[in-house]
Amino acid sequence: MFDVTRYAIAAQSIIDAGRFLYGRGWSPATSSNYSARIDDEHIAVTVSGRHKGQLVAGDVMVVDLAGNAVQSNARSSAETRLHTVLYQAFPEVGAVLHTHSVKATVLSRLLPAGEPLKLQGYELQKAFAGIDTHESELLVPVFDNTQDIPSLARQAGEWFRQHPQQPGYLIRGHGLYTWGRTMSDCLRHVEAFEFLFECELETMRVRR
Ligand SMILES: CSC[C@@H](O)[C@@H](O)C(=O)COP(=O)(O)O
Ligand SMILES: [Zn+2]
Repeated sequence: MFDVTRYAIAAQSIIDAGRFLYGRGWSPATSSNYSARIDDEHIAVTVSGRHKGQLVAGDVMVVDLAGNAVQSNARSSAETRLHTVLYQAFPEVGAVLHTHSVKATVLSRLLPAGEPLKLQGYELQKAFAGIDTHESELLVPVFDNTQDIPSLARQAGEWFRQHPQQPGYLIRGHGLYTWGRTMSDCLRHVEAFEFLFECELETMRVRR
């Protein structure tokens, strides 16, 4: 079983994240899903289909790392497996956020298939945990959008086991997944990605 106090803290961090991300326009309507680690075996995750700007305690539930609901009859996010695969692969991950911003959606549709987006030379790369120079290369793979979530989870799990320092990925025409040690790290990563995506789109516009 899980510790109720730890669950309450995790759930509140998810509710607060929803208000922030919805407010920035990065999680419109019922899009997006969020999670926070409770312990080695459990995470708190959003219930499927809930409005992320209006989350309340009943919109967050507990699942184990196999994605099974724990002490709840609710249906967890349809993309729960995309969260659990990261907690399984990386014991230090404490929070995972999936967002649906306009910039992530548009940029992911413009990028060529088969190669990750390479971000290099941006000072803001240092907003990512463990990156201390703009010269480092931030690689953001773009996976095709599919309703086959177990397959997407496998692809993401394999890619990130080979690239453990990279902090996020795009799903084409869909959105961003990113993670961090804490919810605060994870929110900073979303914000940094959004800035970098805007820079990339602006660069494409100027070069046209
Ligand atoms: C509003 S459509 C978005 C969904 O298809 C999905 O991609 C999503 O982000 C939210 O799904 P959910 O099951 O509520 O976690
Ligand atoms: Zn989504």
